[in-house]
Amino acid sequence: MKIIADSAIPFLQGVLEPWAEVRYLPGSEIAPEEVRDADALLIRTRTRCDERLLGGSRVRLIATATIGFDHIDTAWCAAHGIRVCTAAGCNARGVLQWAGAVLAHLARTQGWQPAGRTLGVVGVGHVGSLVKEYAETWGFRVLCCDPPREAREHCGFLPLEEVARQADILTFHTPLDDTTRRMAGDALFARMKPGAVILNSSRGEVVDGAALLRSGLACVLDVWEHEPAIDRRLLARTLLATPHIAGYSEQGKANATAMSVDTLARFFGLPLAGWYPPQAAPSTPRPISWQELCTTIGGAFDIEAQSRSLKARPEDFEPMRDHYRYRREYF
Ligand SMILES: O=C(O)[C@H](O)[C@H](O)COP(=O)(O)O
Repeated sequence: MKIIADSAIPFLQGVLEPWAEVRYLPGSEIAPEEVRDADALLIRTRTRCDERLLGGSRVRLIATATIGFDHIDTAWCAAHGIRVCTAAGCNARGVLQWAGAVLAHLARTQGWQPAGRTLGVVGVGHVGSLVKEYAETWGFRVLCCDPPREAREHCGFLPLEEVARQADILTFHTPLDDTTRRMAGDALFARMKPGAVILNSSRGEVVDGAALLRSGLACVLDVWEHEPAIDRRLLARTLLATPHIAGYSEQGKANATAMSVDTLARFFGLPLAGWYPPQAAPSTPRPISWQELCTTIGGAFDIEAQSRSLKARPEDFEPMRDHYRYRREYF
């Protein structure tokens, strides 16, 4: 069996080798000629999986060590018998930590307390649910929007326009698909309070960057249209900017690798089910008060320093991701 794996997936080297020939390549360099005789791909967001890459190959399984899957043409894969598995929820606590760092920064620099703020959460899956849960304990009034969940579960979520209208802070946690691409554009921004802040840690294409610039709204961005070639005018306008590292916690990465290995193990019958990287301790979730968050988050994740680095060297967007020191999850 031959597996092509992204060389930037941590904790993976040596794990699959007893059962497979594993070839490691940078994600953006995984090419049709490498893939042709592979049985499985273990990838990240940097490998576009479509007919161009996969056509004529013998690939039967793609495991992506990410929660997002917009880099995979899932319809083409389904039509050609290729199973696609994601690492759903793997880095939700890492993104929660990013959101906590942003909220603590905004509270300090804008001089407010959560009790007086309405937080709109768009997309209430693994990440949005956690953000909602913690933000409520921190004292925010939280309004949620998730049309697919609302249709299924009737959980009292509101339409996007209504959440946007009431929000002081609007944070996006949706997957990128045809229903969410550019869901935040001119019409939505026009409904928002002039002092509202947009947070995006989902996918850059969920927010229309040109419309965001036109709106004059403040924003904090982790994800960008056309990464890594990000819009410098938008970058200059952000209150904080990070290079798509919101989910880059040590545990998030370990979870992603473990889930991908588990996927391969189950599919090919390898005795690796339940494996977890021995170098990484799984996170031990706990509640954290707003006061504790505000006094500890800077030591765990200096988002302001990260933002200064990106603003100073936007051309290093991808190297900053490649050499990122994964943060520890502590709540
Ligand atoms: O989809 C995800 O899981 C996140 O966007 C993740 O942070 C992307 O990770 P990468 O492809 O850089 O490993």
